[in-house]
Amino acid sequence: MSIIVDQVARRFGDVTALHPTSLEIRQGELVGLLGPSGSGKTTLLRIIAGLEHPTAGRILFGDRDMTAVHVRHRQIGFVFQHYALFRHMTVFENIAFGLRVQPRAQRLSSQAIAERVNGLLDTIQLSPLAKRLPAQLSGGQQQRVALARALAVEPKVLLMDEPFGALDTQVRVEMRRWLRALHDKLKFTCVFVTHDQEEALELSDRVAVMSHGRIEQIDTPTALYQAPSNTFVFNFLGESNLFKGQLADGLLTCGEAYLPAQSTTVQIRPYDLGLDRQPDASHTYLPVDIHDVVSLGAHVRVELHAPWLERPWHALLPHHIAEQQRFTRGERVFATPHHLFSFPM
Ligand SMILES: Nc1ncnc2c1ncn2[C@@H]1O[C@H](COP(=O)(O)OP(=O)(O)OP(=O)(O)O)[C@@H](O)[C@H]1O
Repeated sequence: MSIIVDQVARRFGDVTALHPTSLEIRQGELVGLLGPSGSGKTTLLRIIAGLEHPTAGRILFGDRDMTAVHVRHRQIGFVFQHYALFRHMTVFENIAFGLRVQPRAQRLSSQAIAERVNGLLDTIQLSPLAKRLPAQLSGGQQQRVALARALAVEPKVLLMDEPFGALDTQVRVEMRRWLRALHDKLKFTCVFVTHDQEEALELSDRVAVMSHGRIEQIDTPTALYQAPSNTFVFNFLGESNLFKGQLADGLLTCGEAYLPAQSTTVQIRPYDLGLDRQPDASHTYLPVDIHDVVSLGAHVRVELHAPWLERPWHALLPHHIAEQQRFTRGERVFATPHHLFSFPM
């Protein structure tokens, strides 16, 4: 079931939570809504769900206008940050719940319910724990049960609000790989909210980056990284080093430093910065002093200072490169950007 958000807006009194926004989510697509706190992610998700009414615009599922359809009749599965399982029910009964409360005419037989629940228990790899109560499960296991419960009624659309927000980092990472694999298998249409860049990029087919009630860009994770459409998206997706200067004849200069550029401000990702003991033979001259070298597991983070820099730069070097180069504090080196970004200011 595809979802069409057509010029949807939402105001709360004087606050515009969502400016007129349009978006099309394809059938079977997994779309992440990513943005800082207050950017309108939850408002958009709640409007798609029917938990909130838009001030303007329409929501369509396929070609059916759902704007006036009650949440109960939208055939949506929900997963929230706090799993909110029924504490007095076993895992099995939690998953079966939505099927047992369906109107009699639509309700499956007990045997068909058991088959579906057992199938889901198998999918979420929790069959041996079917008889346990939620309190006897880990956070990650509880969230898998919450997901199975949402999927049991075979919803047309699955909506998730910070589904892994309450879990610790390692479990979060495992959960998103698991959810990605589950989605590849079951292909439900899914929209989820997160403020975690890594989570959005790893899990989504496309990510909508939001700010101040607008979608700044919606694209595949790769396209967002390679071609961010503005400074907000670029900065929100990761750290960067800033170089500001005077532009003349395709050369951007600040103090003794210069590099070829087309605008007066360029930004460089830490992993796009190489360091050498000799200056580059081309038109780049970026002398910097090593201020700190910190090992971060697979990478080494090098802090760089220079009189021509407003703020220190950082380079992120793969461990084997750092091992070869063996930079030490206080050493003078030369930075070489492998890739530059520039945005109209
Ligand atoms: N019921 C409400 N009444 C008044 N203002 C609201 C209401 N709900 C949301 N807002 C405002 O609308 C804006 C967007 O809120 P929303 O919850 O959609 O943001 P969000 O991106 O989901 O943030 P977070 O990550 O903190 O949950 C915020 O400025 C918020 O204060």
